[in-house]
Amino acid sequence: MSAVVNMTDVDLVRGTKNLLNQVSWTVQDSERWVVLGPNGAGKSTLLSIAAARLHPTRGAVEILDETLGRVDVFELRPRIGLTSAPLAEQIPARETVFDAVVSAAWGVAGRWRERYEQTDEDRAHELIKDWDLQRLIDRKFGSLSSGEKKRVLIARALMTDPELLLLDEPAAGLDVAGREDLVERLDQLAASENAPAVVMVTHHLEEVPPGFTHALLIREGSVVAAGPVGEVMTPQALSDTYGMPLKLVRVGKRFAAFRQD
Ligand SMILES: Nc1ncnc2c1ncn2[C@@H]1O[C@H](COP(=O)(O)OP(=O)(O)OP(=O)(O)O)[C@@H](O)[C@H]1O
Repeated sequence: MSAVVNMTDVDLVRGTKNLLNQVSWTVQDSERWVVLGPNGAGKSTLLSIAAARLHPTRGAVEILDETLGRVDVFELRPRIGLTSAPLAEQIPARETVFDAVVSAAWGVAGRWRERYEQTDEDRAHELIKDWDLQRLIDRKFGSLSSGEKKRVLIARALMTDPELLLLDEPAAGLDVAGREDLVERLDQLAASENAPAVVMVTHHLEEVPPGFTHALLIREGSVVAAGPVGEVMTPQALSDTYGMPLKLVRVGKRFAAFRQD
């Protein structure tokens, strides 16, 4: 077991505000984490640091055995798969599904004159098959449904065979069937032997795949609780995180939360 993310006493300051406050967090390669917290808690900020796209104001961050501030982030980023709404917006609407996936090999959003190796094209085909996108392979990204776009984005994030996969609200905007389909796929990914370490940010407890092992709860930039799902996902910790008394419902290995009357 080795740490893929190791943050120590991380602060992220913008103006007079601490977006992150003394965050210490370690993700091991075998772990699958969910990050939960209210709007504006700092979830995306935390993920951006783990993705080597943002530097902390104070504190130490190690990602895949490299220290932020001492590593060339352009060499580190291909080792990290990331999906987020801002990244999705960078993909041109006219890009085909195949190009949206294969172009991650060059780290570009929008295929132009790059030359792709046969191994890149084979990898893209494999991912397109794994994520059930074959019938959409020539379709324009902009013409896809939300659920189809989410699958393309995850396939794209896996293109470089990353050691760390970061998913920022991958199920946002999906209907119940789309959400359940994605949760099952993420669960399968989490269970697969060759899978990278995964960190997923979400707003909804129903979206936590059953195979996810750890949870980090964050409020106003500070960690409320972090550790194994069974220990961290308690009504008290969730109530503290969201500032509202919450009832936690478990259905098998799935969760849902409601206001406590
Ligand atoms: N560049 C910036 N300057 C000042 N404040 C910022 C900046 N970027 C983000 N923030 C603020 O930092 C806080 C945390 O933002 P972040 O996007 O990380 O939260 P989040 O938990 O992902 O929220 P949400 O669930 O709504 O997506 C928010 O209050 C946001 O307005």
